[in-house]
Amino acid sequence: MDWVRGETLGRGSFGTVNLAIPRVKTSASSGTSTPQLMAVKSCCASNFASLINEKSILDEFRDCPEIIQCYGDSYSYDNGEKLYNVFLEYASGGSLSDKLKNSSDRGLPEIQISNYTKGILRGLNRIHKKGFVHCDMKLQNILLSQDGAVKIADFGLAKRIGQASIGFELRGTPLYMSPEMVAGGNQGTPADIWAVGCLVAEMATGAPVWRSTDMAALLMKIGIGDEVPEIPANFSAEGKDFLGKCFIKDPTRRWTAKMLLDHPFLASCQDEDDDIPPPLKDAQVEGPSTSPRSAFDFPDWTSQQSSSLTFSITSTAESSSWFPGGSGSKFGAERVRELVSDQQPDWSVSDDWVTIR
Ligand SMILES: Nc1ncnc2c1ncn2[C@@H]1O[C@H](COP(=O)(O)OP(=O)(O)OP(=O)(O)O)[C@@H](O)[C@H]1O
Repeated sequence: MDWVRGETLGRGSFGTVNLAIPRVKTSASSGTSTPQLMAVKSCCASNFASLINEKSILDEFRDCPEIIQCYGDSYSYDNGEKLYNVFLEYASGGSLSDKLKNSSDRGLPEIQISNYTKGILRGLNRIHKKGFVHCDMKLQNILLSQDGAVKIADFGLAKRIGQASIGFELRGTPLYMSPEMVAGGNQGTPADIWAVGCLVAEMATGAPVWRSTDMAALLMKIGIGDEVPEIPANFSAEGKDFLGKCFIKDPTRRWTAKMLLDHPFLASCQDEDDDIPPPLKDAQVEGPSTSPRSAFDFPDWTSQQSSSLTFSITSTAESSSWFPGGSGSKFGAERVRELVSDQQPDWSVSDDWVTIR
C-alpha cells in the first residue's frame, strides 16, 4: 500500500503512532479495504517481535466493533532505518484518559461511565472468549471513535490464556494490577476484570484508585493486604455493587466479563441486539504453578540504583486463602523485604505513572 505518514498521535513503549493517509484507496496486505485515514504504529528492529505479536492478535479480532481494527502491515525505511508498520483503525475521539483529563468535573457522569463500561466489557468478553488476556487494560488503552464508541487498543502485552510470561515478566501498570498478579504472577482473564474495576473507579473520581507513590508499599498492599480500592462514594448502589464484583480478591470468585454484562449497573444501557458470546469454561483462571511466578520472585529485577525505595513491613503476612498453592503471600513478603532493601525494578515512566515491561 502506498501511504504518507501524517502527524504524530502518540508514543508508546514499543513504537510511535502516526496518522497514515493512503495515496490511493486500495487494500492492505490483510485484504481488508482501507479507509481514507488510518493510524500507523511503527517501531524499529528491536521491537519488531513485539509489534508483530500485537498485529497477529489484532488479526483475530476482525470485525469486532469494540476492538481497534488492523488493516495490514508493511516495512519501510526512514533515514536508513528499517521500520515495521502496522495500520490501524484511526480512533479520532482520543482515549478515555484524555476524556477524563478534559472533563471539567472530577470524574465523568455515571450514565456515561456505564455506557463506556458496557463497550469495554463487550470487547473484553470477545478477547477472553477467543482465549486471550489483554494484560494492559487502562484508560490510555481505551480509545474512542468519532461517534464516541469504545475501541480497546494496545495489545502489545496481550497473551494467550495460560501462556507463561517470558522470564517471569511482570506485565502491565502497577495501578491496575490484580492481587493474584502481584502476589503470584498469575495473569489470567480475572486480572483484566480487576483492571476494569480500577478504570471504572478512576472514571468516577477522576483519580487513580491507588494514591501511593511508594511502589513497594503499593505492591504489598495490592498483593498481600486485605485492602481493595476505595469504592467511589458518589456512585449509585448498582455502581458500588458492580465494583465490588470486580474487586473480589479471589480471582476464582471474581465475576467474569460475561457475568458483569448482565449486572444492573449496565441495565440502563443494554442494547436490543446484544450478542454476547458465552464465557470460556476452563480458561478463566490459570491453575496453580509450582514455578516461581510472583512479582516478588523475580530472579532478574534490573537493579538501577540501591536503596531508593523505602518501605518497612510492620506485620507478619498471612497466607492468602485465594492464592494458588496458599503460600505465596509469605514468600512475597520476604521477597519484598529483599527487594526494597537493595534493588529497584526497571520502572519506565509512562503518563504520570510507571509501566512494567
Ligand atoms: N488507533 C489509534 N488511533 C488514534 N490514536 C492512537 C491509536 N493507537 C494509538 N494511538 C495514540 O498513540 C498513543 C500510543 O499508543 P500505543 O498503543 O503505542 O501505546 P500506549 O498505550 O500509549 O503506551 P504503552 O504501549 O506504553 O502502554 C496512544 O496513547 C494514543 O494516544
